[in-house]
Amino acid sequence: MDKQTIGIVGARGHTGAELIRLIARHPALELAYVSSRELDGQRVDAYVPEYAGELRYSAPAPEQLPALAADVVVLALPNGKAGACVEAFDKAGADPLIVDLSADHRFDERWYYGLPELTRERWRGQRRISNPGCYATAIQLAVAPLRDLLAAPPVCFGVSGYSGAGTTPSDKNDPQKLRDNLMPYSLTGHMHERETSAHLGVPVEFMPHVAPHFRGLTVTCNLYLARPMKRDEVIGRFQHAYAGEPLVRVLDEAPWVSRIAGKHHAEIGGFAMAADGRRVVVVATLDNLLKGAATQAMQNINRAIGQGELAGIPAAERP
Ligand SMILES: NC(=O)C1=CN([C@@H]2O[C@H](COP(=O)(O)OP(=O)(O)OC[C@H]3O[C@@H](n4cnc5c(N)ncnc54)[C@H](OP(=O)(O)O)[C@@H]3O)[C@@H](O)[C@H]2O)C=CC1
Ligand SMILES: CC(=O)N[C@@H](CCC(=O)OP(=O)(O)O)C(=O)O
Repeated sequence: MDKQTIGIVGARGHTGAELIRLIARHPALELAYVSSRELDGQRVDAYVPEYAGELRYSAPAPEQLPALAADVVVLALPNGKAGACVEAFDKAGADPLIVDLSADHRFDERWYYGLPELTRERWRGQRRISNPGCYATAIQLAVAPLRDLLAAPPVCFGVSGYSGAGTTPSDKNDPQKLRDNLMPYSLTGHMHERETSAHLGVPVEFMPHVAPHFRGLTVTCNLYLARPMKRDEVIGRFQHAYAGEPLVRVLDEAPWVSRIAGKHHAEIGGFAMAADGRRVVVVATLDNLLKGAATQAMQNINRAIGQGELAGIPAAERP
């Protein structure tokens, strides 16, 4: 069977590079184009050694994208930039499968919000898929199994590696400023607070920080419970919710971010109970560039092109 073609718009970035790596090993997809204004004309294999081919980066304007005729288009652009590309496809009457990694369509009900372990059954063949935020993925996975038992908003403390802040230089991805440091930011009103609240259907409070490591994030979620629970019952809920989910691992102990870097799954554990059984602390980790972005996009794409959800996601890099 012929492979389907895929274009990545914004392929110089961290998430774009991870997608190139995944597609290079994918049995049913091949790269049609990868865009970057900065790397225009340069060979892809010079930046992503896992890719073995002749393709070079190009820099099409949004209006030129439809003519490139890829079956699948991933938008890996900064927030606020997806709209012009989507408009160009609409205007040209082209209808590729579009996956937007940015936050631009996470509140648009016409788009499928693709967090497979929680929203799989809501996919009705939509050709437009909004990929969740990285922290938002971890928080939703950590809270969802207890959602109906919450007595108060979950309070979530997040720490991300600085690749989460993208490649545009800022304090949040400056290794000098991050050295020996933990940098709090957006302590109220972060986009992922709104995103998790909207998709979980309960208000979530979220306090993000960025740390000196490159990749991987931790969210530590404090959950007040409407009735006292035993730890075994709490763990049982998580094991039941994620039974048969190859990309979510439920652990007894709290997971460590250093062990999740470069892996495609999320780990959830800790389950520290307060003495009265009315409060539990759940810790989730994932690689922000993989389960928090590229791997999740690949799960969503695979499903939409009729492949198994894990096609192209290397078995050696998951549990
Ligand atoms: N990093 C992460 O952990 C996660 C990121 N995301 C989201 O995914 C998207 C991509 O993130 P990430 O890869 O980290 O971002 P980067 O900052 O690393 O890359 C952004 C890409 O967009 C291009 N770009 C930048 N500015 C513009 C512009 N004004 N117009 C057109 N292209 C532009 C850049 O290439 P060039 O300038 O060469 O054209 C680059 O390829 C973002 O929306 C981000 O919020 C989602 C989950 C996790
Ligand atoms: C460390 C850091 O800065 N992380 C990013 C999250 C990356 C992400 O998932 O971003 P989008 O929701 O924009 O897709 C942030 O807090 O904005």
